[in-house]
Amino acid sequence: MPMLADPSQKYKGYTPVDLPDRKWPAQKYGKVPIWLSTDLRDGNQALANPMTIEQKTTFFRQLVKVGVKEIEVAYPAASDTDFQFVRGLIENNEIPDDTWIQVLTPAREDLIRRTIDSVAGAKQAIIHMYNATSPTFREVVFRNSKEETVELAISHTKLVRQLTEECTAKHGTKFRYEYSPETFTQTEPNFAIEVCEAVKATWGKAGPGEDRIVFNLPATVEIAPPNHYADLIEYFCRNITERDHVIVSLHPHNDRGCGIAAAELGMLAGGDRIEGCLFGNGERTGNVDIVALALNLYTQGVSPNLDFSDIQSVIDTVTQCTDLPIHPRYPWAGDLVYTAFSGSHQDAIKKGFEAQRIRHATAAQEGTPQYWDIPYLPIDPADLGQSYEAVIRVNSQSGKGGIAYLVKQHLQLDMPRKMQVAFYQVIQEVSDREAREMTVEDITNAFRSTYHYGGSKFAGRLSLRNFKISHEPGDDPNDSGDEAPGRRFDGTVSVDGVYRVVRGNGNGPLSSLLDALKAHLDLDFAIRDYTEHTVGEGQDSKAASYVEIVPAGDRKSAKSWWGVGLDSDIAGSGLRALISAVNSAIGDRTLPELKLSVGFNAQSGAEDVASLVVNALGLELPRRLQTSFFEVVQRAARESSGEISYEALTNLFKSTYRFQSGTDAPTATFALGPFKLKSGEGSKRTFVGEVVFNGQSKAVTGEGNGPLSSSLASIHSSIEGVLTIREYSEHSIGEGTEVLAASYVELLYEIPGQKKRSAWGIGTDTDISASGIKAVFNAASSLDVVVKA
Ligand SMILES: CC(=O)SCCNC(=O)CCNC(=O)[C@H](O)C(C)(C)COP(=O)(O)OP(=O)(O)OC[C@H]1O[C@@H](n2cnc3c(N)ncnc32)[C@H](O)[C@@H]1OP(=O)(O)O
Ligand SMILES: CC(C)C(=O)C(=O)O
Repeated sequence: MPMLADPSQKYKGYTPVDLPDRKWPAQKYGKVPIWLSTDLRDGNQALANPMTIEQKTTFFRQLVKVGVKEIEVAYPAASDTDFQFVRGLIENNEIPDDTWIQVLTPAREDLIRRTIDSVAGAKQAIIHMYNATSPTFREVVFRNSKEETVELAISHTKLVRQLTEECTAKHGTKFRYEYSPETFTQTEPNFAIEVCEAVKATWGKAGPGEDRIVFNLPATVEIAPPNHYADLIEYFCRNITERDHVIVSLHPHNDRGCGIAAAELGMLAGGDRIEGCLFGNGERTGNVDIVALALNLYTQGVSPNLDFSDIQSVIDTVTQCTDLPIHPRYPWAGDLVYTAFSGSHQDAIKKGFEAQRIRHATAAQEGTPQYWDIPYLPIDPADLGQSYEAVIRVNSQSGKGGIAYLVKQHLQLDMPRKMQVAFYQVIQEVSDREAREMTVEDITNAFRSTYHYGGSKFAGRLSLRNFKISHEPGDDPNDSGDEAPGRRFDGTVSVDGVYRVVRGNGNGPLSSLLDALKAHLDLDFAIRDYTEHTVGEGQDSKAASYVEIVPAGDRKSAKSWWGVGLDSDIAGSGLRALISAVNSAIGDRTLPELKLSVGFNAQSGAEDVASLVVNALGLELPRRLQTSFFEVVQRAARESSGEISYEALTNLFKSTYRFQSGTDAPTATFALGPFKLKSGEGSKRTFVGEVVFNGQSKAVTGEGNGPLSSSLASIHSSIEGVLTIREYSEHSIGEGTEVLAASYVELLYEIPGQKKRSAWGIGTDTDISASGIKAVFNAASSLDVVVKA
């Protein structure tokens, strides 16, 4: 049958309470109730497959762990399982001393007897008896008058009193009594009070404190808005006698979806205790949810005296024991409740975290509270043992802020705003095209491949091998160079797998690299934006740089490319960021090849020759050595009418520097025999070894501030004049276990009465000291050193 046009002909509305001077709306929210979990009774009785003893035991332990002190553990007369479960709790000493178990029974003698038998021997227990009191139940279910309804409650309360006293006498169990006028919210308010007064009088033992009788006032079925429940509770609290001998317990169900509101308003109206279930299990739409109530209090700055620090373990226990899932949107516990997909939410959350970090730092300094105030996140997920992982998830509804948040969380990179916009378009395009959520991995991988960031897997066509930034002396001859305005970039860039030695000048490192790229690779860009920040702290901190480039001469270009770089050195991070941006800009554009023609008026320079050496031999020559070798090449080219092949050039290099990778130089004046380096104080070293002087082996020793100076000192006693180290540099060749050290030494030879001379030596070895020492001997061999007779 379809819905009715006039439902008033079918459904009667509730009868409001006549309470014009109601006080509850003006009360302050924040009173912490006594919590009674009825998961193992009201929750359990509503399950298709009620819990087994094992499941109930697991659940009971979880409730104890959370800190619930009153637990309705069973309806023991219902089944042997429930009865045995209660016995097991008692006999296995599962119940902590400060915890009360509670058991439910209807007002029937046989069932009351079995119920009390179930708890015999417990340290303490609450017997909970109920009978429905509303007109429909009186008339239809029990076919009882009001008097008979009161009499049912009185006579069975009398029985409960008698049996509990007998049990106390026999087993020492301490009892409290709870009575529920079931269907309270549909019962005439005065009649509910009349029944409870009669029960209190019959029980006869209600007193203050722990002796209070519990009157549980259930919204057995939620039939009215929560203000009605609050009115009923306030009316009851005002009119029940000896209010201080009574605990008013609230038992809201959630048929209209207002269970939480009813409980909270009921507390304002005078409630002392709340009966509910974790995540609101129970008949039909369930009992009120204790987790939500507790966390509602918590987020108002009130400790609920329940601990959900590990909410996931609570979720796991409840779902495993009840076999019911928790909806992803469920308050405080659902999978999606700490997650924002939409752009404006993510943006606000990201800004909120940034602002909060600063606010908390100030508060920490001032010793004031570090308040949580994050847009769209009413609780800190960390308080519930949750990570921030899921706070922001990205799909086609997301914006730049959320994506930037994830990049920051996972790569520690704080992109500048304009770069966020650019990267957002990358992600948006994929997300739209694939119509799916973008995982953190999708986003970080897209970031790495877009910006050629984070390892060789993501490397672009260009990558920076090594570099040196030096001051470019100005025109002023008195200028020492220290304050000079210019910088010079010297470095090796891998271009499509081929090393290119490039050099450029500019006002700073970035402009000098731009100059080098223009000169050597015909790439002409300008920098439009640059920012940087540190990543990490202390010794391990690094610099992250972000560069936006545009075509040179077009600062207003609509098209621009971003790049990112990370390095322990600030200049290095900027240069890497620039190379990253250039990689995006060049796409698959053809780049000028490495060509060589060294003849008269030829185009190739020292860098091109050096590029060839680095590609053929892996040697990244220092700049002054490049210049020096270039002169050698030019001389050789002159002799071969301006032309020199790659192979001839490689051979020329090898013969000039007697270079043979990994082994000693062949025909050397000073051949290095076996040697040892002994450590002294600080960096002091003693070189002890054998040196072959013009074919004659000799044992030598020398002391110095390091390996090179000590090896040099070892030959000084055997030669005329003085050798000094003018320049030294080194780098590695290859990777992993194959790695070699390459060293370059320029020696200066001074002999009285003669012109000073200098020469370069190169050494390679698996050991860095050995490669340096080889370079020293190699350089010495290139000089016409006079060996003493
Ligand atoms: C709102 C609530 O959640 S109340 C708690 C509800 N929980 C449960 O019912 C779970 C456990 N219940 C059971 O296992 C069974 O119902 C039992 C063992 C208690 C009783 O089983 P049965 O004797 O077969 O009776 P049945 O289940 O049909 O109960 C209905 C009878 O109990 C009476 N009854 C119902 N509630 C009460 C009560 N609170 N006090 C006294 N009698 C009651 C009914 O009037 C009816 O009596 P009738 O047979 O004379 O007409
Ligand atoms: C037994 C009573 C308290 C009950 O569960 C209810 O009314 O919902």
